[in-house]
Amino acid sequence: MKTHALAIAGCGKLGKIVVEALLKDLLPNYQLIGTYSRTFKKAEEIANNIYVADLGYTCTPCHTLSELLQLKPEYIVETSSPTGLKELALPALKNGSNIVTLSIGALADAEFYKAVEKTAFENNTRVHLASGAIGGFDVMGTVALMEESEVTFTTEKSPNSLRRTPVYDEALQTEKREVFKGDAIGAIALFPTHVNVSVAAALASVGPENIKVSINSVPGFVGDDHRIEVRSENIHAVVDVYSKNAKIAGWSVVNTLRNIVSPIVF
Ligand SMILES: NC(=O)C1=CN([C@@H]2O[C@H](COP(=O)(O)OP(=O)(O)OC[C@H]3O[C@@H](n4cnc5c(N)ncnc54)[C@H](O)[C@@H]3O)[C@@H](O)[C@H]2O)C=CC1
Ligand SMILES: O=C([O-])CC(=O)C(=O)O
Repeated sequence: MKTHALAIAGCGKLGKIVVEALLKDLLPNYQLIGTYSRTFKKAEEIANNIYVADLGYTCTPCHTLSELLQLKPEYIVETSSPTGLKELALPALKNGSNIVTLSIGALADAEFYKAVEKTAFENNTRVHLASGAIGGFDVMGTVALMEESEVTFTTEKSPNSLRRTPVYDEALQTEKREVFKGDAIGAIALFPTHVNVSVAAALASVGPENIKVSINSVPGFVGDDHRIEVRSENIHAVVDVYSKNAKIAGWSVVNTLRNIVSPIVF
């Protein structure tokens, strides 16, 4: 069986799910050869998990991104932040590494998107956008090709998940409120790490400046509900995903990695 050298950049909650999948033997075509995170200790912890599991190879924790790239991973799972993706994407693609990312919000920047596309093309590498906390990119892309459509993205979140964002005030604990209405560019600018999904849905369909985004704070709500609705002359499609927590996003990376090497591809 061909094995692919894998690395993780951003060793937090979701990156760790990929390690969980590796240790459960759900990614038999991959070897995790390197880890990198802003806090070195987190990269070291994951590398140590691989050492303890005695998988017959070693994983190197790295202090810098360039150290990670020197390991020449074929795939880099990027689970750091949209800023992290901006730092990593071009050097990684030039290095011959493909990227699987959840920090899709970074790609709302049209100039960055174009640079990523060009660099990937020139270096025969690819960027895979994991479905994260949503799904249905296939139907969104298909309808966008077929005919003109209108795409709305409506999210319900708990007020607590909006703490430390500019829209938060204590009244949100008791009062339901639409805290953002606009396009995906405005949404990710206001919530730089919370609405990657709105940018992902937009990129799969009508583009970040054309999708209609509404973010709503609901008192007592646990988790997130993302509802994407595509309407066109012939189609009405609804993708509605409720998730109690963000685990689904980590598992979507595992699903993407499996799909990359599968002879039968979804
Ligand atoms: N597309 C989707 O559906 C979803 C995407 N996300 C995104 O996934 C990513 C990972 O999320 P979590 O694991 O929950 O976050 P986390 O905060 O638990 O872990 C991120 C880790 O990356 C490190 N990090 C952050 N910026 C970095 C940088 N510039 N360079 C190196 N390391 C850096 C942090 O120190 C932390 O250890 C984030 O970008 C988040 O916005 C999260 C949930 C859903
Ligand atoms: O709200 C969610 O589950 C999705 C999320 O964090 C993101 O898209 O960045």
